[in-house]
Amino acid sequence: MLMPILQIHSEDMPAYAIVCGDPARAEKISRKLENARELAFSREYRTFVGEYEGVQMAVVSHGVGSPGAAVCFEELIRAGVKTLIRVGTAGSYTADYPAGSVIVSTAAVRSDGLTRQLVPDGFPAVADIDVTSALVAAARQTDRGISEVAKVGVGITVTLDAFFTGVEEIPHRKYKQAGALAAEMEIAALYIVSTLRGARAGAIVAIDGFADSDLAAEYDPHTDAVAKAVEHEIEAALRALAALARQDQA
Ligand SMILES: O=P(O)(O)O[C@H]1O[C@H](CO)[C@@H](O)[C@H]1O
Ligand SMILES: O=c1cc[nH]c(=O)[nH]1
Repeated sequence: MLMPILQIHSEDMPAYAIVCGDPARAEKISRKLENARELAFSREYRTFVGEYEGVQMAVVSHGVGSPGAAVCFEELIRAGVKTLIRVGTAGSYTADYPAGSVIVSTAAVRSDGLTRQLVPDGFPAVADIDVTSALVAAARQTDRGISEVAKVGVGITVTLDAFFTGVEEIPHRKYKQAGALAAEMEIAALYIVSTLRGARAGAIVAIDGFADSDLAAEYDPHTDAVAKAVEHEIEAALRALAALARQDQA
């Protein structure tokens, strides 16, 4: 069956997928797969399939923001994907995790508009526990080339719609005070869509600065520290998916 927006056929889709915002990051991840091939590049959605440690998996970009990303997650799950890991970037709320760190998201604050149109207020956006455990274990391993400089945090992230500030205050302060570790723009959508459609999901983000700084002046995700953290999270996600597939087969 053809998925009308991603332009992929369900017959080509494996059960495991890595998703990320940037089509260029999807291409970078696909280079780590064996027998990688591109299935489609439709709108912001670029889809590759290949193998990692013998496990068939897809790598798909979902663009920036929850509404567009949710379309991607919905079609991937409809096409047969059962386990999804987001490999993203985020701004930190704490000096404990500066640029170059990585954070595994255990749950996401639903400070977005999309999920309000799917589930009631108060319904939690939570990661799957097995996916999260596999991600944490893989991210903490520092052998086999994974960067030893990245600090690995585990905790709650915030999903926002706004990136640059307007005249309203973006609600960073209260979520930071409540203990959230970082903010980004799609994890809540991933967790809610996965819960609704019976798939399991997790997420890991590379920290590229502070979420509550003046992003119009300071945002720079193109530093060496961020590149190393992205490399770290990609390796962790690939290993976690392969480990989950082995657990599923056992
Ligand atoms: O690097 P990605 O995966 O796109 O994630 C983050 O970066 C984008 C903002 O620049 C948003 O999509 C945000 O969630
Ligand atoms: O949404 C995002 C993504 C990266 N960095 C941020 O500060 N915010």
